[in-house]
Amino acid sequence: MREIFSYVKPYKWTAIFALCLMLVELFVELVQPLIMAKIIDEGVRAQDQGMIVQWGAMLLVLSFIAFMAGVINSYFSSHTAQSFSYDLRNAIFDKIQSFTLAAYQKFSTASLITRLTNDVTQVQTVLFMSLRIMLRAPLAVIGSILMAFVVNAKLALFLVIGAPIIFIFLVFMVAKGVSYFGRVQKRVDRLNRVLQENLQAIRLVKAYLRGTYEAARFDKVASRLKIDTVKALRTMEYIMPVLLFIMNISLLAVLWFGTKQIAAGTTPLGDIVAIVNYAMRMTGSFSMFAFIIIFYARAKASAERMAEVLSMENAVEATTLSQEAAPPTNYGELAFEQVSFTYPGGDKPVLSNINFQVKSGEKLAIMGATGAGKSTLLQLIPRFYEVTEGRILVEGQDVRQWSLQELREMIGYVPQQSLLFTGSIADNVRWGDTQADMDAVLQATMQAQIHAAVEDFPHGYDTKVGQKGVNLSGGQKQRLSIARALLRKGHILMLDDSTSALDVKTEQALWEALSEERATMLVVTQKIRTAKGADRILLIDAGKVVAYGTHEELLQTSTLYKKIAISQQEVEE
Ligand SMILES: Nc1ncnc2c1ncn2[C@@H]1O[C@H](COP(=O)(O)OP(=O)(O)OP(=O)(O)O)[C@@H](O)[C@H]1O
Repeated sequence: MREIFSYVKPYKWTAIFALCLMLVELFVELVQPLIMAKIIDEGVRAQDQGMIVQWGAMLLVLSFIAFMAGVINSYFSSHTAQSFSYDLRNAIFDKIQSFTLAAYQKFSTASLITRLTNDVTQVQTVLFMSLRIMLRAPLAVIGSILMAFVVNAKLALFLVIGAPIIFIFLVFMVAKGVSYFGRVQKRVDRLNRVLQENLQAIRLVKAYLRGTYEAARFDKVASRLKIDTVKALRTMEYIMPVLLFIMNISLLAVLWFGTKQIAAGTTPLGDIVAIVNYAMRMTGSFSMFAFIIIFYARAKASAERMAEVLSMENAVEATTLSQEAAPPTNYGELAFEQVSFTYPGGDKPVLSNINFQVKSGEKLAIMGATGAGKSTLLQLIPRFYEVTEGRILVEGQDVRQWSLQELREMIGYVPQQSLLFTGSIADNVRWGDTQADMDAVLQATMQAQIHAAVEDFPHGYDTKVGQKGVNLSGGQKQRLSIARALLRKGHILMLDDSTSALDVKTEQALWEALSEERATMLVVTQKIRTAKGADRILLIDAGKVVAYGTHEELLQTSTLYKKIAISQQEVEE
């Protein structure tokens, strides 16, 4: 909680100002009973009307001051709370951007979304309440006790007897609340996950007529969320009656002994009225406290979840060596030396002893059965994951010696699944290089063989791409992703099975256009026809290199490669 609240620091002066205003409100609240006591004892009982009017007016003025303080306090409290949540959200978002892929795997996407939205809101609400009313409750309790002692120490004692019991009880309830609400937030994660999966796969849901099944799945997580929330709130509901019970006993004691003191003539009636008034205020503050504790417990659980994200170790950044970078020797040159890799938490290597070299401007085709480790191999180059053994050299230097920024700027990457963002087509291509002008965008789209198709859209490059590019075909999305990577003008271009949805003619035109590229190319493919056009082919099977060479060499040396070629009717049997 403390780590999260450190984000209030930049707004400490507005927060302090809000708190001061709250103290003004509290002060007025606490002196009111004193004035009332005075009016009763010196005005009503002495039948002094002038005195009643004079002190009554004083009460009115004080109430107005308290009202104004409340209004201004509200303004500063909400400014502080909103600014705090804005900064906190940005900090969490930035942290998530710097995550390694291994770190992403630790949290689900839905959970990260909940943490960035719902959890931040929980803490923001509590901050607002703290500045507005939360601190007021305990201060009002302490103030009421002090004032009660000023009025009549003997009777005031009855108000403090229950305090230690109340304190222990509240600490216990907060601990319980944090654990219950932590569970509730996890349920919110699950609900978001089911919803996210459903919306992403909405076509599949319709095609498989799984609407009812999905509705039942959603209903299950929604009802679990309901059950856990009700359970948490029900537990919290005990707070109020217990507090009221203890306070009412104290109040009864005050009345009982107070009446005796009045009868004995040792205490004026005004004192009793004032103390009863303070006791009522304490009760009111405790009720407010009970309400606040529910929010506090929930916010504490949320703060812990956010702190988990903010304190996530970033393995890749940490191992970046600070040593002086050696000058690059060869544009886009790449080498794998004895590289092995096991996924974090995995028990066996996904890649073992991989060795190959790609010279400047060469094209390497990577082939292998599904699950062989092709995508994993590509992902090691920009250091999405760290090699477990061996090293990868880019332009003669270990990837761990490049700064992450330099390394990633050198790479154009087209992932297996084409992803587009909401915005125009031009925006999507320019995502590869936000500084690029329209000429560069056109050059990239022409090379990626998508220019003509874009021109055919009614709004051309300004056509809005729907959510995740739903209004584009699979092949169009793939070519836009390629254009985006080309615009980056990286030294190394990595295409992970990115032409699978293209027809033969378009694909041929694409490879021809790409042959003019200066970049070194790594192309994951299942097609012998594509591999044939590469300078070398790397055939991997279960994470090991089983063949490496040109198409002709592999036909001679690798039976597996030959089998694939025959199955694709690229060579005579
Ligand atoms: N994030 C991950 N965590 C753990 N294991 C993974 C992860 N991603 C992939 N794997 C495993 O690593 C192996 C290689 O996966 P990879 O995606 O590299 O294969 P691929 O050759 O690209 O397959 P495909 O052609 O089907 O895309 C598979 O056994 C897969 O289950």
